Amino acid sequence: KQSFKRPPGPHGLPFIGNLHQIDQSSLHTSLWNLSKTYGPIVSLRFGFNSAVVISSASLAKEILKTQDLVFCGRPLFTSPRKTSYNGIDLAFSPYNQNWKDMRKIFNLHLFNPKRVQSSRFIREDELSSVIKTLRDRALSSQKVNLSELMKNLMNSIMLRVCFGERYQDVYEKSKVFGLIDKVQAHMVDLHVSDIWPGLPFGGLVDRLMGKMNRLNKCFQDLDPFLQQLIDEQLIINKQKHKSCKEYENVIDVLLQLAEDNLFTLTHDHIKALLLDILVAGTDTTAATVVWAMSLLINNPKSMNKAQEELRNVIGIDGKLDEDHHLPRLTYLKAVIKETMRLYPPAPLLVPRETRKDAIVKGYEIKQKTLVYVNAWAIGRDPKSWDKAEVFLPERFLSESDIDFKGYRNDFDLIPFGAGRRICPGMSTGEMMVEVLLANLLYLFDWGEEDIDFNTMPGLTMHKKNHLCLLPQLYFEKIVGTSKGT
Ligand code: HEM
Repeated sequence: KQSFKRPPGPHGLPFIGNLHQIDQSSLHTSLWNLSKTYGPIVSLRFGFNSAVVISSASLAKEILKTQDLVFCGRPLFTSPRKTSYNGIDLAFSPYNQNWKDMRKIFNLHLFNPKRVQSSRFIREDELSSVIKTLRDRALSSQKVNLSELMKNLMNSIMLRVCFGERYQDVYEKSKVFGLIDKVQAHMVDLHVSDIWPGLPFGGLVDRLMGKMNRLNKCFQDLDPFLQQLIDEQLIINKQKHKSCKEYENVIDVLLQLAEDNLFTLTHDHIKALLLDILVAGTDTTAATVVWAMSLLINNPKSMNKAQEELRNVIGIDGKLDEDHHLPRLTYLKAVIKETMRLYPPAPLLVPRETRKDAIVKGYEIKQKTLVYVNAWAIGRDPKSWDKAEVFLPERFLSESDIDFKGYRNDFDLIPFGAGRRICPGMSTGEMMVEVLLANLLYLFDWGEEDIDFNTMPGLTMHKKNHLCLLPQLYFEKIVGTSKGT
């Protein structure tokens, strides 16, 4: 039998492997630096776990397309195991029938184009109250914390999409937001028993460190909260007339699917899917808007071009219309692509796990190896990009066939991943970023500011220091807000 070598990588120490050589506070840049020494495929050990890091477009294609079937597993560590109800959700499910069902439910029933369109009134309503806040701040010459504002806006939109009109009260809403934040923090918190699986007393150490307690406490807050929402919806559905044509929220759709018995869909499945949407669909979008605004403030010429385009397309004293205006905002779309090239909100995508042994570039990768595809490194690779470190949306005006999908030959831009596990919220996320940015740029001018680009570790890569800016009214009257909203 032919023998293959492991991919190159730094020598590790017994027991801890390469943990001491990795900066956990900026994992993507730390792994990027290693790829500069060892090449586009690097082998590492995190405790007892083998890992590989992929840092070139051609190898990303090999992993996410050619050998996708081997690389489309997900590791299931202690915390996500708990919050995904034992991997029966979509994001953390192993590649199996459950994953296929959840994916179908997500694409066909929850986020199909018709449903995304029908939730437009929610986006417009929530946006109008943000615009009002911005307008008030502009009139009183006060800065606004855009990082917080965008995060709360996305949370509010997704909460209404998932649960309907139940969370209008500011205090109740902030309690739910706090809960989502906690779940997100847990999802990236590794336990001793994850790093050294099989180690005697690993679980005990986690208990002594209080990790299990904190995780269980979070789950005990979360589970009854989600269950109560399901129970309430069941009561509402009983009272509702079948032919009632009002907007159906996510719980509603999922309960109907469960009743139809087409899929195995227990209440735990429903709770796990709801969490996926709230966790995966809010922060990523908000973070992209904040990075885009930061880059535009730093590049006033691009800011002017984007605003000019918007004000030409929408006209004076108008209002953004998703259907009519978005397809015509070519420069804005280029700005968003360029933002995601330089600041992908999930710089290492979501880690994969090999389902079988594989050979990549002549190297052997064993089954159950953790796989990190470094979208950050690929987005800044001089082999893929001219002037890779420069913010230049114009590059996408001439190369408009490079899209986010990573389907074609271009795996140079993969902020949504690729292959079977590609983000199922891609078009929703893309559209939301466009709508939010378009409103910020069309209605307001933004003062100059010194912007830092430090990143914060976490499930989503946020700007470490909040983006605080001074909005200035561009139009004297803001349609929609000045008319009494
Ligand atoms: C700018 C916005 C977004 C970005 C950058 C983003 C990015 C990603 C990435 C990189 C992955 C992993 C893909 C892979 O493994 O190849 C992913 C998965 C996922 N995303 Fe998104 N996402 C965004 C918005 C959304 C939205 C709006 C939703 C929900 C409505 C969503 C739901 C999910 C789910 C459920 C998965 C797991 C899919 C699976 O494992 O099969 N995302 N996303």
